[in-house]
Amino acid sequence: MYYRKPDTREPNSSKVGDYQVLEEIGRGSFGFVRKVIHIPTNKVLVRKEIQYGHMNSKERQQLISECAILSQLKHENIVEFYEWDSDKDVLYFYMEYCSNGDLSQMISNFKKERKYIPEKLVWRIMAQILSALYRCHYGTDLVPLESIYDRAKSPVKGSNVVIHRDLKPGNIFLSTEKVPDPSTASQTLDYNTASVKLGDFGLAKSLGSSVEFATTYVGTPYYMSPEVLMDQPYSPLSDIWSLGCVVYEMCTLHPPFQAKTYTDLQRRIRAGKFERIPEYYSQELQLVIESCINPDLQTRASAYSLLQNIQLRIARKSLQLERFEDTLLDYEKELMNVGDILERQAAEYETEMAVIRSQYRKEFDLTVEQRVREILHGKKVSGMPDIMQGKNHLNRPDYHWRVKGR
Ligand SMILES: Nc1ncnc2c1ncn2[C@@H]1O[C@H](COP(=O)(O)OP(=O)(O)OP(=O)(O)O)[C@@H](O)[C@H]1O
Repeated sequence: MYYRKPDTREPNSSKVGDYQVLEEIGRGSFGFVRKVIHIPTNKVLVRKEIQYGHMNSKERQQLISECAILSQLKHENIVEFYEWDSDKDVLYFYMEYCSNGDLSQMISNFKKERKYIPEKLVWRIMAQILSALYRCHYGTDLVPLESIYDRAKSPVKGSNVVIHRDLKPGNIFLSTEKVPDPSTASQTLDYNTASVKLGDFGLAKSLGSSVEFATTYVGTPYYMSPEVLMDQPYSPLSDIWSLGCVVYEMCTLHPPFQAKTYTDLQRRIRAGKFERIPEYYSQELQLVIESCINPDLQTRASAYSLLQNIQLRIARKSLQLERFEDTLLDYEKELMNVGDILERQAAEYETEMAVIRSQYRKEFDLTVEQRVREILHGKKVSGMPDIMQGKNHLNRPDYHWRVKGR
């Protein structure tokens, strides 16, 4: 890894100099987001800037511990956090740059084209968000599926529980490793192969255990769970409510609860009643959404229970197979590279051998010529030249004497 490991100390040493600042890509509630280049590795990253001059030391400490949480969250479906730094009153967070937009852009693209998002794609995206949430809520990675009939083992209630607290389409990024084919007219992202990255854990809070709850909430009202709206402590299940709202929005292209006033929105969310998703989608998907957007915390689905759903298992298995195929393709490319290298080396070897052979040939001819002259001049022949005594000679001449008539 090229990057310094993030640490949990109060930031004091400056790393700002390692970065070249490029354009601003957005502005969130905490400050600017800019594209930067990490000069030593030439890699494009994102820098989130948070003004912290006005914060007291307790608040700063809280922010620093957030950095520690972010640095531990290494998962293929979570935006990678590289390091943090400070400069006077500004905290800088350096993270992975997701260049292919987010789910809110994808939803508006489908809305513009007046098309439904295919159901298979909805399950695929949901499976990836759930893999990331599983990692956050249970502090451990999901075990890969052997077959779609595998049931995930019941997770142990662990430490390092992280609640996202601000799950919304704008915080779910899309990324692709595949470079679009310049020969094709369409340069748009193929959503069917894109992978999902959960970002903006700036508001996440690590809890000592899953039964402890955080009591402060900053979030986006459309996706906010009723318990949070009612100022009650919240748990990982609040993320599941928000996930239900996100999946609902992928199907209907609008959030499940909308209102002109905050009070009305609050009333609707607390009632938890929403229209069915379009008939285009299966009843199974509708039921999964209902199990998430459920005001009753006792019966609301968890990341673990959702992952038992057969459609989500199928989506996970097909994602695993895609990754396997990618790995095989990478191996194939590597083998082809090795083949090219070997061929080049063989050609170089042949050229070198040809040069050496011709040098020997000259040397041999000269030596023979010299001995012949010596004999002609009546000199005593001291012995065989080195080259004829088997020293330094080529392994085998590439010609054979054929003696006629024997
Ligand atoms: N890792 C990233 N890669 C690419 N773009 C990003 C990344 N993180 C944030 N952005 C973009 O930067 C902009 C601001 O993001 P930020 O998360 O600060 O605020 P927000 O999510 O828009 O709002 P809020 O702060 O209220 O959650 C958004 O347009 C977002 O898409």
